Amino acid sequence: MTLPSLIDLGMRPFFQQQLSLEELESCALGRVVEQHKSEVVLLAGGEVKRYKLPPKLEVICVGDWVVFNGERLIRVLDRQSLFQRKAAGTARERQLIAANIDIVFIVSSLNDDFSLNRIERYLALAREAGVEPVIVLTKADLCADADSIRAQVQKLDPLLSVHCVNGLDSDEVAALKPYCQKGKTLTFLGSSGVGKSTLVNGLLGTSEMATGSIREQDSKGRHTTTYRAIKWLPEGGLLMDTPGMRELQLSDAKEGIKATFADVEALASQCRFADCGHESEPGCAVRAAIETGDLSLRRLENYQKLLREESHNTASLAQRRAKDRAFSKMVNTVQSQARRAKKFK
Ligand SMILES: Nc1nc2c(ncn2[C@@H]2O[C@H](COP(=O)(O)OP(=O)(O)OP(=O)(O)O)[C@@H](O)[C@H]2O)c(=O)[nH]1
Ligand SMILES: [Zn+2]
Repeated sequence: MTLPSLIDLGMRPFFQQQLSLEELESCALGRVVEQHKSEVVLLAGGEVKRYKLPPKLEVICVGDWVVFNGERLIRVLDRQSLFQRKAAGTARERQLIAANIDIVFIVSSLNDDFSLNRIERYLALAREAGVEPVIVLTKADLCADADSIRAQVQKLDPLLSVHCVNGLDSDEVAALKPYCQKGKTLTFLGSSGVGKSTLVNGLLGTSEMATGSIREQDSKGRHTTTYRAIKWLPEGGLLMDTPGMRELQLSDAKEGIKATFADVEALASQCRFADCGHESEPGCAVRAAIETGDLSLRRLENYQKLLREESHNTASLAQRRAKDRAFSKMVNTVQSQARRAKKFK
């Protein structure tokens, strides 16, 4: 494919409206398709641009929309969604993984490996990032009761899109194509071996875009470049595949967990005691729902487990950060003592 237009890349009013009049007149927009330690690569409607990252702009990642003026990067536009590892509280220590993703396919296989708990964990990550999840249950050909498992997943959230597919059958994978239209940015989440690459291959088909390569013009004429992190789907969607997606953790993800377990949260708000532990307290609406079968014990326990894990991760990150600060203070003190000692030699 030749260089995609801004619309192909996912430009929409949410981003456009952030530009000031002055920026509209003098600047241009580009989307980050590759990020290196000190350099980013942008596709900017008809051009490929490479920029050294100014120190102030280091908080940038694949998928970001940026404003540039000639040879200068100006700023990153507000994001519609963001997957990140909050390595610690400060912006500098955050690890951004992928920005402005529209849809995440949460992939789980229907064989022995199937786990509602794991799907809930991925849902919490998707909700925390602000990305619409679509559940894809693979290996339907290896499962005798795919429909009943699918119903269990649907029960997690009646509004959730859930698909059962045999990833090796292109006709079945075609059910996912409506999500992959022009201007949409997609990504995948799921454990190793569940069939993510198989789905990607199925969606890519045999088109030349499959390699993520685009033709660009340079001084020597046309040549083809491949971007590792992105692939164009035949329907026009943009598939982002950054290795960081595999390392996502539940830290600072309370909102995502709450959104995923909105039903449990709603019940808990009806408990007699505001700090109800949902154990044996009188007037516990959560336990009552478990007794009537409206809520499963599994779901309550997973909700509590994910919250514990989240606060443990968040606390240990805060601790590590404090330790790092103490360490660098110590290093600074030693260094300045050494410098002073040298001066007086
Ligand atoms: N029978 C059957 N096999 C499948 C299906 N989807 C994937 N497989 C097989 O499962 C194995 C793992 O699939 P991959 O697509 O490599 O899984 P992955 O999620 O990309 O794995 P990682 O690269 O480790 O993250 C391969 O041997 C696939 O052929 C399916 O729907 N049915
Ligand atoms: Zn309670």
